Amino acid sequence: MDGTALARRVSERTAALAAKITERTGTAPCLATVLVGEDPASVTYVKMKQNRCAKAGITSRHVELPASTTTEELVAALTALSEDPEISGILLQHPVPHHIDERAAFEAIAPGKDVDGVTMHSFAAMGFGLPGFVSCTPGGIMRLLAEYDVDLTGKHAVVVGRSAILGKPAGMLLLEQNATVTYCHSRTVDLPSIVRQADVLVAAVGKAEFIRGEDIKPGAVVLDAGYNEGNVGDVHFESAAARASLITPVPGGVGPMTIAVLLEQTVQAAAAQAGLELADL
Ligand SMILES: Nc1nc2c(c(=O)[nH]1)N[C@@H](CN(C=O)c1ccc(C(=O)N[C@@H](CCC(=O)O)C(=O)O)cc1)CN2
Repeated sequence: MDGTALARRVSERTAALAAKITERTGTAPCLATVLVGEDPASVTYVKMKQNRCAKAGITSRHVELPASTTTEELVAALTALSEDPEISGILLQHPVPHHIDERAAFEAIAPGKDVDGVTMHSFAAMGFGLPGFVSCTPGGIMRLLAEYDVDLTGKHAVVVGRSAILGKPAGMLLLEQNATVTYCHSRTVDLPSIVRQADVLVAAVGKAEFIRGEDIKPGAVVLDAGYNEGNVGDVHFESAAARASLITPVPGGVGPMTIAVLLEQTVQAAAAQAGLELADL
């Protein structure tokens, strides 16, 4: 599955909508990117997001905070952005330094600006199958599945990973499309035996090439949401590709879609804040 190509198409539509919003309101949609500390991978991802914003006609305002920032200071910064009428959407790059209460920080993002889909409000909307902002990587996964006409009804979807912004929401979105979902995690007993049953496998473990081809069911659809050092996924690509019917590579699969969904939701937020219906633009 070619995430780069699909992300390009999604971003072209996003750019066209951003241009129309700018024309109608006199102001371009604006994404606030918040980075705490200097984790090199996070610095790279935030830069990638800013570059893609610029290409799509979305302005970005970057807030860089030192690694010593307290939870209270981060909450104050996010609250100020939530109240700033110039800001359409807010991204707090994960992970934040360990001493910070990341959940408290995410909750300081106004639901209407939660274009990264990380608040409890967005999580509940995903769980109830209601409209709202989705977590970007799970949202990108669902777009890839739709693009490649993967019918999820009755399929056994196995999600390996249970993080609040990736594994858990991915399972909820798959369930909403009538898949039968199994979550696996670090305490799962005999993980390979469950992975082998997956018609659809979402790998969100955070361990390079952790899932090998011998554990992929022949014909399975494999989505590798891993972003380990050196651009290595959670799935051993060559061996898994030999058995899967569809598979996302790393790089070029789920990653580009994560950013495409972020930009798309930023434009949706800007339209909603301006009282514009996207369908009328
Ligand atoms: N607040 C958030 N934090 C994090 C998220 C997120 O969705 N929201 N996801 C990950 C990292 N991430 C975005 O932040 C991310 C990782 C990788 C890619 C990507 O496109 N990777 C490329 C390869 C990289 C390159 O070209 O240099 C690919 O897979 O093709 C995008 C986003 C953790 N934090």
